[in-house]
Amino acid sequence: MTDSALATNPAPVAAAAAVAPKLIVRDLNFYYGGFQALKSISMDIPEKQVTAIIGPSGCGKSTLLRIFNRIYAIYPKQEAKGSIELDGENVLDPGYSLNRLRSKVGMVFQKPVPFPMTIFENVAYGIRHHEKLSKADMEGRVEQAMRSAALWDEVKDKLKQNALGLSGGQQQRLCIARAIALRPEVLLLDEPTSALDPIATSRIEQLVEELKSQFTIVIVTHNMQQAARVSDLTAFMYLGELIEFDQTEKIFTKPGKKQTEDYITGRFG
Ligand SMILES: Nc1ncnc2c1ncn2[C@@H]1O[C@H](COP(=O)(O)OP(=O)(O)OP(=O)(O)O)[C@@H](O)[C@H]1O
Repeated sequence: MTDSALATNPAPVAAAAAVAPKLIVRDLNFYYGGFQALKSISMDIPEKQVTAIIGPSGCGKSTLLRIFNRIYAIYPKQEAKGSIELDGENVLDPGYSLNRLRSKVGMVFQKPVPFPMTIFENVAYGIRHHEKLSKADMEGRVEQAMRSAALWDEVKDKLKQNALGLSGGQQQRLCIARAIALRPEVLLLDEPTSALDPIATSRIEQLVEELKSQFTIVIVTHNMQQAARVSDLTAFMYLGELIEFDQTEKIFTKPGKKQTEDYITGRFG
């Protein structure tokens, strides 16, 4: 099958789980200036589950993830059309405040980017931007976030040290602590382990499993084994289209589309 034939198959509106959707994406198109990077994406992302987005390089995985918290809004000439409902409100509506959206939808990037400040301040900084807490409440909140990110025991005795002295895996868990300290409802992870060694990667994967009882998680990964290990649902994208979205087990054992099968069996991408 040619590339263009692959790309013209209709994308499904997938509601693969019996769980209530947290994010409802409808007819989402995205443009980098004159280039259309996403084509009519529709999907229901279930609450408190892990949804993985996979597909070959350049298929639009990161673009899709970044729309969920409107990061593109800081760049001129980037535009999203369609809707993404979070608890019934369209977050793409210009009237939906970015501040409110960012407090509900947290994001962790590929490379851990701690701020050049203390370990404690890395987590406290974001909280301060959104809430005014007493010193004791702030300390409690920071500890809780670090515990949830499975980092507390490793850093509790060096909270005043510079975060840049932590290992890569610890830095990434610090970034996760920073995101969850704001008590978001949705957590976006953009290839969160691609800069980490296998042990740090497995720690983060275990953490994702732990966090899903509290958050709706969407993870972009180029690592299919990782998607199979950590996610409940998997979306396969190709050339800006959503080709298939279903239970992870089904995608990896009995995919419904030939191009999904070709990709997961390593025949292209
Ligand atoms: N800032 C930009 N300006 C113009 N085009 C862009 C920009 N960012 C991404 N693109 C294009 O949009 C498409 C989707 O890119 P995106 O980064 O979302 O893909 P991806 O699936 O996340 O890829 P990868 O796995 O390589 O990170 C690609 O064709 C890419 O070249």
